[in-house]
Amino acid sequence: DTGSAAAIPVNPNYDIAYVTPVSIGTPPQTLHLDFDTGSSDLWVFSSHLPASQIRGQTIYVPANSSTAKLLADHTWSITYGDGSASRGNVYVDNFTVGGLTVENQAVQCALQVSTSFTRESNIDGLVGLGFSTLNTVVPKSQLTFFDNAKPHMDEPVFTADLKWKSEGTYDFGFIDEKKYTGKITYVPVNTSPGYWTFTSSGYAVGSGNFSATSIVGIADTGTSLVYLPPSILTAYYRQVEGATSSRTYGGYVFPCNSKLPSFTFGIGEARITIPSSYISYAPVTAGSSTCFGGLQSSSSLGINIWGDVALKAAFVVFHGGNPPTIGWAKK
Ligand SMILES: CC[C@H](C)[C@H](NC(=O)C[C@H](O)[C@H](CC1CCCCC1)NC(=O)CCNC(=O)[C@H](Cc1ccccc1)NC(=O)N1CCC(N)CC1)C(=O)NCc1cnc(C)nc1N
Repeated sequence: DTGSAAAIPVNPNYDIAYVTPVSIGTPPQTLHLDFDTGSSDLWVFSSHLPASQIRGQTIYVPANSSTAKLLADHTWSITYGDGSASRGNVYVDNFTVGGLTVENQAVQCALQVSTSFTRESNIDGLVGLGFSTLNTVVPKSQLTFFDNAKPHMDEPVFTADLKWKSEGTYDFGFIDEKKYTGKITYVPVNTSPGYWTFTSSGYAVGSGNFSATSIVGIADTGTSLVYLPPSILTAYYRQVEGATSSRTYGGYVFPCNSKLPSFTFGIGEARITIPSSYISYAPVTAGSSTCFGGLQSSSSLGINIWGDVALKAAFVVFHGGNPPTIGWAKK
């Protein structure tokens, strides 16, 4: 089997996240979920939520699905890097993404979501595509959509073709040669942290020379920006007129009309270049002439994160073989 579905930016001006339409249950209920390789819970806004916590999101109503079954006495509770959180109970139901169906997929129903989720009316929940070891369901952890679908897939892969301010795609079970140029460079993945953790071979700022240095980080579709070691940030923002690290805004900011260099990172011998337009991320507040950078420091995170700002510069293959690997190509 294979599947293909759109990755739609939730905000027309800045790519803070992408959502993908999915169908759950019988008759199918369509929700728009944030596919997140940085976590492994599939959870949705549901009819169990208090009305005060729903603001425009579409909810999943298990009672309206003839194929929904409560997973008795199972609960979940998750906290994300940005402090957002949710918790609830668990059903199993039919789950379809772009024509690819998994029966008896664990669908975690929210009974409580934090305010940042309530505020984001275009995200109806998340589909975790990290390793199932990160799943938070107790007493028995549940498998991700990818782990459940893998045995039925033509190939045990999914690919991310995210785009700057436009609609991209997530493909499941096949690699679409039309979506990239040149060749795909695969590197090993360390699965023990539960994320898609790999080592980049170095970086270059603009047209500067390449600095060969191992950067261990995660490929995370659920994170908006790129978070790298402070030394790399200093090297980058040194080239940006008026750039400063702002305590007020919690990161590097610069005058929106400043000229920004591109940023290149290494995947083995291959090179992926993030255009400067992706790095001038967004005004710090609507209409401000001060912009927030798409490259930020990972010093407070304890982990380097290749988020959407990097991923949308490439065609990325999440290969769930034995052992898993991750492939990057230009496009
Ligand atoms: C089982 C837990 C699971 C693995 C969890 N995984 C993650 O946190 C990574 C995961 O990819 C999550 C997935 C997000 C969560 C919020 C909703 C959208 C998806 N990524 C992050 O938390 C990275 C930081 N957040 C972000 O990058 C959010 C994403 C977002 C997008 C749209 C709307 C709301 C939020 N972006 C912003 O806040 N933005 C606003 C500011 C703007 N300048 C950039 C965009 C984890 O590591 N949690 C451990 C953890 C807990 N507590 C903390 C404090 N840190 C932690 N790392």
